[in-house]
Amino acid sequence: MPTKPEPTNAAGVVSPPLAEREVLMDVRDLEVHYALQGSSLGRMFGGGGEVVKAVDGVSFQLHKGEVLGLVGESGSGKTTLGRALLGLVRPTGGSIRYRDHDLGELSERRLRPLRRKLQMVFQDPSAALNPSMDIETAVGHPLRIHKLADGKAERRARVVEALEAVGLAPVERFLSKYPSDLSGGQKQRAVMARAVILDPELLVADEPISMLDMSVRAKILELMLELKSRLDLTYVYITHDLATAKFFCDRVAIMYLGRVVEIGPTEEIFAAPKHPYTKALLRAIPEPDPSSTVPRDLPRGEIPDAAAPPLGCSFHPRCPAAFDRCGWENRDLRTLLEEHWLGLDEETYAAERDTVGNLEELALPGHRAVLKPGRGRAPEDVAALLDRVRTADPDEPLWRGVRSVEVEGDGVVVDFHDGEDPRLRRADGVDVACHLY
Ligand SMILES: Nc1ncnc2c1ncn2[C@@H]1O[C@H](COP(=O)(O)OP(=O)(O)OP(=O)(O)O)[C@@H](O)[C@H]1O
Repeated sequence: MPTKPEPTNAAGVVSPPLAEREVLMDVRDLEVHYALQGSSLGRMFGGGGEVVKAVDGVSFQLHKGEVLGLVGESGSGKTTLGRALLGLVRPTGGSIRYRDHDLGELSERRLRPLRRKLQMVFQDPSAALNPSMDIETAVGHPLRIHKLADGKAERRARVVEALEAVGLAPVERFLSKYPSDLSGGQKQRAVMARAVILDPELLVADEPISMLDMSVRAKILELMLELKSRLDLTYVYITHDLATAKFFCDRVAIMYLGRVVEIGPTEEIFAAPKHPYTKALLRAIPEPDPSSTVPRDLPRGEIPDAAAPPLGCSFHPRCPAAFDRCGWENRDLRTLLEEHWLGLDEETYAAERDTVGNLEELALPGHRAVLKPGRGRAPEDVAALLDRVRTADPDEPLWRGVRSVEVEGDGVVVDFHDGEDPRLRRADGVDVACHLY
């Protein structure tokens, strides 16, 4: 990646530090929850459907001229948050203030004129451009929609200006071309031209380079930085890829299951990541040097189901540093037993599996697991099995969350410490949501 230039404004003057710049957007306790109708879990509780908390209690300020990265695995809520910032998705809670407007409160009619100031660049430039529109029509289309150009000549002049700004030159060659005549990088430039032709203030770029050839990725990011200083833009850059975020962003917000778990200046986050999830993501950045021995593992396990997130800290089931307060629960014990059984030979597995009865009872959230013995087995056998599992891997973080294991009546009760949901707190120049800080 090339070196990032010093941030300058349209006049080429070095920009003041972030904290001193004007606040463009103020996001407070933002929630975007989707109700899923008719799910099996919902029916089990006899109520409506499940709720997916795509964005859940997110707060931050976006300063004019900054590049804020939203980084996280698939399903962490980056796109939903980005779309909410543009008024494309309605919040179900909290607020998004853009200048004097609360985007969540505005009617569709009053949102429309603001939308030209808030633009999105999508991942796939081929899907973003209508294959039957030539580039002049496509790039000029927003001017028609917002009735912003006086006649064809003015529209053409603005299209020419936008194409020049994104480096599609000589412009005359591109005006009559169709998307299929352009390379991936050229298409993304045309998409950028269509976004900037409306003179926006904020661009939300959702993985803008991930579908492009490696060879043009850096060039598109450089173009975006150039446009930013020339046109006084502010960016929200959505990506899975921390390597480009490091180059491109002033600040980075790390998202996990709808929450921001760490946010701060890019240098701080990369030099001294705090949240165990951020640490794991950074370790997973591919090393350019193939002989490097830096571990590249992502956190163990998969990102959990957003419709039934873990109790306490959502990251606790995958966290190597989790301890008693992090929210250990019945479902974690079930996962642990299943993982333990994966490592056994068939005979030992069969014997151990028969020791415990129905594991389905551990499927629901809760801090008190009751394990019943299988047919012909006693509760003491279950307790002995749990003891063996613990001895086999005493460092497994789940055990830090267990308050007691007791034989009670005809079963074994595993009692977990109550968990707490960590909120963002200031720690050494960043904000982090983790009980370690
Ligand atoms: N319209 C919708 N209805 C129901 N659930 C949704 C909807 N849109 C998103 N979700 C859910 O919200 C969560 C967050 O999705 P989102 O696309 O914002 O994540 P993301 O981090 O952008 O993922 P990706 O990197 O894969 O695009 C996911 O669990 C997703 O399935």
